[in-house]
Amino acid sequence: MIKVIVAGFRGSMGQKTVNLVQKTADFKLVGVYSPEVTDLKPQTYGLASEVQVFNTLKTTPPVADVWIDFSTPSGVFENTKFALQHHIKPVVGTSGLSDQHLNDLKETAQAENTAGLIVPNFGMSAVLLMKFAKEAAKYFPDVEVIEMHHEDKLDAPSGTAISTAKQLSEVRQTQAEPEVKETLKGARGADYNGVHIHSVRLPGYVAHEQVLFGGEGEALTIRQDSFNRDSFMTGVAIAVRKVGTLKELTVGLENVLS
Ligand SMILES: NC(=O)C1=CN([C@@H]2O[C@H](COP(=O)(O)OP(=O)(O)OC[C@H]3O[C@@H](n4cnc5c(N)ncnc54)[C@H](OP(=O)(O)O)[C@@H]3O)[C@@H](O)[C@H]2O)C=CC1
Ligand SMILES: O=C(O)C1=N[C@H](C(=O)O)C[C@H](O)C1
Repeated sequence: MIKVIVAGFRGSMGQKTVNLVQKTADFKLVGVYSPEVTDLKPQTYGLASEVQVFNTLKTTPPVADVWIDFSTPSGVFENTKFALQHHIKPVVGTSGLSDQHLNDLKETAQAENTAGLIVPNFGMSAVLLMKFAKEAAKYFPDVEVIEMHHEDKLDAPSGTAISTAKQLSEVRQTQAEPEVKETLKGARGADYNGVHIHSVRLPGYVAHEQVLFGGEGEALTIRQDSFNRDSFMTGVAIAVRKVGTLKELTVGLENVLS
């Protein structure tokens, strides 16, 4: 039995994750965390009486194997650190961790001898998009990313877009860009190591990304679409089952796919 805590349990992804844990025979929900809740009775949230509801990190969490985090960009760093310090393996879906945060967490993971998995995107389509885009960038170094999300998304660009740009810049040869005068600030989007990222926020959208490559007289577009949040749950279940096989804090679902 894998004992699980869900952080951000009342959110869109948190609720899906609680359902997943409850209906999976070898997973057991032992705790849920949100600093926003004031009522700590599990029954209030339709949870079994043995599930510990907590709203502060100044507490001892229930004994658990895995901490699944779908919280907020402002809370994820402290949450992940807390999990590692209590030897609970984090499986982090929340976006917004900076490179500096990531390095700090890797050091904590090493010091606490506790592994974990940071997953920019649990969707198989997104994992494959990043893999294919990385391959294409060897041949098409001119590339831009457009990510499109629901209007409630708190951060921009998306974690997936940053992860895509990071992987592209590992393989592509940097292109010299002409100096462009932006007549409207932001027209060329964000810039991650020369990869421009454009963020769209609209009602009706869930999570989508396009990687556009341009070459001499030709173009290649790779696109993925997450039409609903259930699409992420297969990846979450895999991560929870496989995080125990990791030796360190690792980034990317591809590292636990066989
Ligand atoms: N990796 C992936 O595949 C995916 C990642 N995500 C990411 O997951 C995160 C959550 O997304 P989503 O569920 O849509 O967001 P929501 O806003 O629906 O949910 C976030 C929840 O976190 C709670 N919360 C606020 N602060 C904290 C904190 N410090 N610790 C724990 N919980 C907290 C909120 O409580 P309250 O409601 O009371 O304010 C809220 O219920 C985002 O960063 C998003 O980008 C989303 C989809 C897929
Ligand atoms: O906020 C979301 O919805 C999503 N966030 C993640 C991100 O920032 O990339 C993953 C997915 O795109 C959905």
